[in-house]
Amino acid sequence: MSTDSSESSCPEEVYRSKATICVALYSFDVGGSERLGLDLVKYYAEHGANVVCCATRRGLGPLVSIVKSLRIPYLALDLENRTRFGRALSRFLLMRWLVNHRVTCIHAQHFSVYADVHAPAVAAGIKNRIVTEHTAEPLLNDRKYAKLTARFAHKATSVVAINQVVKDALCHVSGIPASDVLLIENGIDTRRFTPGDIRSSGQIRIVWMGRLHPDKDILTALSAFQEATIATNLELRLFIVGDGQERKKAEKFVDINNLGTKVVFEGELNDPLPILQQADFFLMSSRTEGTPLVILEALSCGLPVVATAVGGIPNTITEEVGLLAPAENPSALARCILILAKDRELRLKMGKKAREIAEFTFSVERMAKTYTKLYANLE
Ligand SMILES: CC(=O)N[C@H]1[C@@H](OP(=O)(O)OP(=O)(O)OC[C@H]2O[C@@H](n3ccc(=O)[nH]c3=O)[C@H](O)[C@@H]2O)O[C@H](CO)[C@@H](O)[C@@H]1O
Ligand SMILES: O=P([O-])([O-])O[C@@H]1[C@@H](O)[C@H](O)[C@@H](O)[C@H](O)[C@@H]1O
Repeated sequence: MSTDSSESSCPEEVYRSKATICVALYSFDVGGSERLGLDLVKYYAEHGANVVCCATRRGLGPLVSIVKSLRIPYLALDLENRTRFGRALSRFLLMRWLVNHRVTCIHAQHFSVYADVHAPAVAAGIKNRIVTEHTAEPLLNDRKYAKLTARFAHKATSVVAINQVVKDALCHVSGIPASDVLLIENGIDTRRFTPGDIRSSGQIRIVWMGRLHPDKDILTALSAFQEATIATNLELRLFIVGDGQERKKAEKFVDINNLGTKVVFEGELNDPLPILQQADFFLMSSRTEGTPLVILEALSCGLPVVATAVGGIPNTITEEVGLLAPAENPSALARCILILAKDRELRLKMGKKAREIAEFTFSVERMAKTYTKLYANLE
């Protein structure tokens, strides 16, 4: 197998054929692999393909509204919350559901999801079994996840990594040769995530967005923001979009440091587009990442990005479109925030380039067409 992410004509025969694609997600909660899987579902459905969607780990979450509005058959197994017997029964029901929908190709997002769908898919006679891995961290630091990946990497018919860091980790833990792992870069809806009107002056609006999970290190973002506000008279504002277990800690930090007038907690937003379109730049503080969709969405909205240099971020955020700092280093992140806050011309120059790069490299069309070729190759 070879690496292929080129733009070429779409193999429409997949859409015209009797093939039915099942995109298997981790959950219907807000998350990167879920958004990406659902963007693929939407693209295939809009291009006339037969498509169904399931989530294996959790029950129904907010993103189920997307499949409902597209009138696409869906199933949530909630395996995390079931007994051993319940899990076995759910897998049997999944096999029946795959057979009933005449699924010919299954595409799992994450190896944990592939492990859930492998046996039901084989029992349902599905020969095309694809898995995309989104993150290197559990492969390298979670022995159970690494073991599961090594076991199932040889059972899937195609293995895809979203960037080189993930690909290296996959090959390392599974022993599969690099030539057998495809690299397909993430894409987002660049026709929807477009720049807003250029704003004149006044406040500098910074947006941080993501699951409030320890990996995202919101406290480093807040400490950096606080340092930056002390060092300048500019009116900086930080908008935090997303929810999760770290929210209480973050709110406490804001209270203790009297940042209440400068930091706004937006909570989880169904549609983060308006807030991105009103921003001056984007901030990310993660300890670990794949190629985060939030960064691609920010670039697509013409925003420069200040981020930590982890995972696939340094390959995406070059000096043309943003500034990088080491992880868990609030002072270094604060210096980057100040550089962009003080220099409007630089923000505009980087923002223009950001939009160009997003359109050219990170469109959902480019990603979906590449995956479609993969499904077609296996027909
Ligand atoms: C820690 C880690 O390894 N994360 C990976 C995970 O994504 P992870 O879930 O960590 O985060 P991402 O930034 O990729 O995606 C978050 C998604 O949720 C959306 N959102 C967020 C908050 C909100 O309130 N509303 C909302 O809609 C964002 O617009 C975005 O589309 O899978 C991605 C997909 O390959 C990877 O590239 C990420 O690096
Ligand atoms: O387990 P959790 O934190 O709810 O969330 C999941 C992450 O573990 C996973 O890495 C990510 O790709 C998924 O999109 C999902 O959101």
